[in-house]
Amino acid sequence: MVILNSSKVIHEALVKNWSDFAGRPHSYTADKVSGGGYSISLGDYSEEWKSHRRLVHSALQRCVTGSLHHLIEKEALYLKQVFLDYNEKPMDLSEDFTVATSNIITKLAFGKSYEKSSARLQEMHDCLNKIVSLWGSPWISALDSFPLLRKLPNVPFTCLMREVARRDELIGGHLDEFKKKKDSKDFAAPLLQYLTSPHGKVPKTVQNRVHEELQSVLKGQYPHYSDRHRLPYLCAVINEVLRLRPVAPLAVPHKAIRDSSIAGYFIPKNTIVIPNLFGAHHDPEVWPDPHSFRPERFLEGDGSCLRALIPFGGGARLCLGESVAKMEMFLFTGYLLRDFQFLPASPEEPLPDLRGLASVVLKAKPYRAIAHPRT
Ligand code: HEM
Repeated sequence: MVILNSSKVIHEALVKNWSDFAGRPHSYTADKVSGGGYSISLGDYSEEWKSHRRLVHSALQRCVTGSLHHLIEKEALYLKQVFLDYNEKPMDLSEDFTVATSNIITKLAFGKSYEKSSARLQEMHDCLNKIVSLWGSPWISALDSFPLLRKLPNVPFTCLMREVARRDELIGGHLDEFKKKKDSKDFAAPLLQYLTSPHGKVPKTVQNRVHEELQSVLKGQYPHYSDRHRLPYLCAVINEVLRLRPVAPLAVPHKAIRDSSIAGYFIPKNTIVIPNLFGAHHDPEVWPDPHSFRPERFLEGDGSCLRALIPFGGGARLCLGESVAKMEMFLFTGYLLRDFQFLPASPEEPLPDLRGLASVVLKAKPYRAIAHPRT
């Protein structure tokens, strides 16, 4: 196994020599979670995988150039109303963000969105959260390294398999319903149509600076995605959040599909390659004062910071949802920082813990904040 800790070597392996490192390693647990490696993120490099990825990529691109903007705007305005209804009461806002972002995915995939109180939505979130947290447990990772353990009873693994079966049943149910809705006009480009014929604390002064930029550039209008080049500070804030706390700190393991080399070292076929995105984003050679939240770093210098930022991985396995995620982050952040100032719940209550909860993904721990409407 090789761990890559700098943007330069990650770029060399994943982008420059993308075809050498496009594989995914086989593992017992990943096979169990993905129905035998039959998924885009966990499936190995093959002709079938390539056509599957191409199909989803083109469907997502059509959504991005089509009605996705309108869909995100609608969710952002709905979120604004939810925050206004809290009437400055301290709340865990992450739950509402989760509902808004998951509604975008369910609308793309099944042509349907859900209320926060919906039992079906809660069941889906509960199931996916359990899969992510169980899969990160050492009782389950041990099964990949010690095959003999697979013969012994293992309660967390039994729970994981139960949740995987529940996930397949829930998602299968949503897809069946969508297929029956022949005249679905909910969304111009639901993914299925193409498939059958994917935190950090923002100090008050940073919020004010984003708000001032929005006001001076857009004169009170809400931002459109095409405004991003005119809103460099907002983009810098989003980039700094992705740098400081990459959603997938170790990306997803890659596998060398043939003999190759990285930084002059021989890498034999089948070597597992882990891109340490978190390490690369905290390399002091590239990022002075790497643990500080400093969006300005993206506005200074020759643009080398932007080239070293790799929160979505790269090459053949570049995150398939990159353009959807970028549009969502830009519009949600722009809409909400235009209308609200986010404040600590009280002087005694600590700000969100930046260490977060690390599993397959890095999540913020529960926290409360006040959404104070700007007049
Ligand atoms: C800020 C949000 C997101 C971040 C930072 C992120 C990051 C990543 C990273 C680091 C990888 C692994 C890349 C590699 O193996 O080199 C990945 C893979 C993937 N992501 Fe994302 N992701 C985000 C949102 C999304 C969304 C919204 C979707 C779906 C619409 C998505 C779908 C996928 C898929 C399908 C893969 C597997 C790609 C493959 O194996 O070929 N991601 N993502």
